[in-house]
Amino acid sequence: MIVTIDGVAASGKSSVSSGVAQALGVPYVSSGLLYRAVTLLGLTAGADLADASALLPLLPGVRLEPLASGNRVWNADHDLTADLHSTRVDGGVSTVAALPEIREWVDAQLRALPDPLVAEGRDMGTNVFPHAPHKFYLTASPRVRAERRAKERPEDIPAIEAALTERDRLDTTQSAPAPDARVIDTGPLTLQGVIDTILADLR
Ligand SMILES: Nc1ncnc2c1ncn2[C@@H]1O[C@H](COP(=O)(O)OP(=O)(O)OP(=O)(O)O)[C@@H](O)[C@H]1O
Ligand SMILES: Nc1ccn([C@H]2C[C@H](O)[C@@H](COP(=O)(O)O)O2)c(=O)n1
Repeated sequence: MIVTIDGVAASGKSSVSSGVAQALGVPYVSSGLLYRAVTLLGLTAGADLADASALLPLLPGVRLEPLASGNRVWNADHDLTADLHSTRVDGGVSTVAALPEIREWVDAQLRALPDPLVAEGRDMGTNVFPHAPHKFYLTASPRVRAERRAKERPEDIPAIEAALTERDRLDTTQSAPAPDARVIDTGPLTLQGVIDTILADLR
């Protein structure tokens, strides 16, 4: 069984997916981490982030480890995970995610994972796992998302809100909810409340 949890930036996708996956006793996979890993490797190599032919040669050693407690991304034996949520990576990742060749590479990594799993991202329900029987889409206003993220980042709330709104705009193409997804406004809910809503729906 595959459960897809898509949504806008910082809507709670990875926290909610981790909670749902742990309750179900299955792994979860955070597809955004793969786009972030490509971006980090591109930035480190000084590559043009809009040029797929400069990025693809950097990827043969990249591997996603879908642990239930939290995903890790490796480049050969180097753990990239701690460096994937920087403001610098946030600023470049939408450029990388717009490249069809990189999207194909990410999709292939995800489809190679064994069922069952919870998959989160932008296009899990529409493109990567369109036949998944359970699909959810998380939203919240930019202000609510910025207030949550401000607890994890040094920037102030207006700066985070502006960056999130810009990333929503750049990611619009691949971020539409699947027609058969249940849309959940997480604004009025606690994290556990969102997890419980999804688990109740699955039951
Ligand atoms: N319903 C909620 N109530 C309060 N805080 C929440 C809720 N959902 C998520 N959070 C918090 O919001 C922050 C962002 O959540 P998370 O990183 O899971 O979002 P995301 O959609 O995976 O982000 P990104 O798109 O950047 O990968 C975290 O600090 C998380 O604990
Ligand atoms: N399925 C996906 C997952 C992610 N992206 C892009 C869009 C985001 O800006 C970026 C980082 O994702 P996040 O960590 O915010 O979930 O990766 C995508 O295009 N498709």
